[in-house]
Formats: sequence, C-alpha cells, structure tokens
Amino acid sequence: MSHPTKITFFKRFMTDIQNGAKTITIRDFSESHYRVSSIVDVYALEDQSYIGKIKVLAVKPINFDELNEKHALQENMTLCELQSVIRDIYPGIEQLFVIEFELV
Ligand SMILES: CC(=O)Nc1ccn([C@@H]2O[C@H](CO)[C@@H](O)[C@H]2O)c(=O)n1
Repeated sequence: MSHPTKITFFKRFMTDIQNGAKTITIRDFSESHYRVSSIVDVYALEDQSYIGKIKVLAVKPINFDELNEKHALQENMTLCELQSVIRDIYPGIEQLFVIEFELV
C-alpha cells in the first residue's frame, strides 16, 4: 500500500492550522499511514476545498487514556475539549496515532 498524500480536516480547525497554533492531529489506524518527512495536501472535509501543504514530522501510536496536557496544547485546546472531540470522531476507539506536522 502506498503512503497517502492527502489529509482532510474539519473546517473549524483550519485557522489554527494556518496560524500554527495546531501542530498535531490524532487519527485512527486507517489514517495513520503517513510517511515521516512526506509533504501532504490538506483539504477541508466539508467541501474538499484545498487549504495548503503540511510536512509530516512524526507518527506515534497512543492510547486514548494516555492523552495529556501536552497534546491538548499542541491541538490548541484544553485536554477536556480534546478528549471530547476525539470521542465524537472516533467513538469507542482506544488505539490512536499522533501525527505531528508543520506547515510548508
Ligand atoms: C476530517 C476528517 O476526516 N477527520 C478528522 C479527524 C480529526 N480531526 C482533528 O484532529 C484532532 C484530533 O483528532 C482534532 O483537532 C480533530 O478535530 C479533523 O480535523 N478531522
């Protein structure tokens, strides 16, 4: 399987991505196959509008109950908000992956 070269985010997170306040995203296994150092095109989920490019810096497995304040800071959220967002998007999934990125 080749590595994906595209990622989608909800529109409500785009400002934080574009101004550098959000530097990670947390995904499930199906969206964990990004190659470190690859350049990935970013699109909005709702209308597939093109946002820009990010470089993948790291992909690390994490359990839901290991999420901490540092991850929340990297998401520009409180830990409580982050847990709630992830529970909404990935209900019942414990095995997650932190994808660290920078804008290019
Ligand atoms: C659009 C799509 O396909 N999937 C996702 C999945 C996650 N996220 C965001 O990543 C962080 C941790 O999950 C939070 O900020 C989430 O809101 C997102 O924007 N879009």
